[in-house]
Amino acid sequence: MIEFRSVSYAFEDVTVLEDVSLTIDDGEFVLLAGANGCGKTTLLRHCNGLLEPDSGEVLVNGTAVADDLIAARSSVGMVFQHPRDQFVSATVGADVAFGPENLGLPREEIDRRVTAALEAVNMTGREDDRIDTLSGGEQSRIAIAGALAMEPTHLVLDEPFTGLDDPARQSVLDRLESLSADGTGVLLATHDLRDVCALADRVIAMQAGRIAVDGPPATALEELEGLEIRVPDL
Ligand SMILES: Nc1ncnc2c1ncn2[C@@H]1O[C@H](COP(=O)(O)OP(=O)(O)OP(=O)(O)O)[C@@H](O)[C@H]1O
Repeated sequence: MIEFRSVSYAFEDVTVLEDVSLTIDDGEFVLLAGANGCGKTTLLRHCNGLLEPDSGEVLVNGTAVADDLIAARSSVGMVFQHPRDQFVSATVGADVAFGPENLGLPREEIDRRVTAALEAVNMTGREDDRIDTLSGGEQSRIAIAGALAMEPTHLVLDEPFTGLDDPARQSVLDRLESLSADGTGVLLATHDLRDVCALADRVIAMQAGRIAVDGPPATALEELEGLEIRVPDL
């Protein structure tokens, strides 16, 4: 479980998160919506200690992120908006293995995780492919595989559909849906609400650094319209 307890955060004198409290359970698929600049990325970056609250605290599986950064980073897989920014190796296999290697795991366990992570994103057998030869959709899936290889309890994704065409987007969505069904918590920030709403267990919307909407998609969508957040026709 990821838990925010009254988290506030400011970039210098600009308050971006104000008294944010929320929990994301294991296996829950949560869509995070909100207008540009409302604080979504800032919130996500608190989930594994990339940012630390000015006040309040974030807990991952019951432990404060500030008390055990390594546990938080092992438990919460992050996928950023531009997958290219998160690759550290030239080839698929080396990149997906990077996280488990840093955990100091034995080689067989690393290989098992890489194989399982690539299978989960439908990229089995692509270990030797150079990342710079992959399509945008394939790169997104490898970024997700890199996060999955840490066997996280939660996956946190920031606009993972940027630059993807509809089939690639659908493929990423399918993977997220099955991961969530298998017990991985998913927190997904996107402006592209479309069919994500139908998959989500819960929709959270932020406005000016606060949680303005938090509920099941059916009721949350009406409230999003009130916030003038574009709501898809379902
Ligand atoms: N490193 C930074 N230094 C100063 N201000 C920042 C920094 N990063 C973000 N901000 C500001 O914090 C606010 C929230 O930004 P954030 O990226 O969290 O919003 P967002 O909801 O993810 O936006 P978008 O939908 O456009 O990605 C914005 O006003 C932004 O300008």
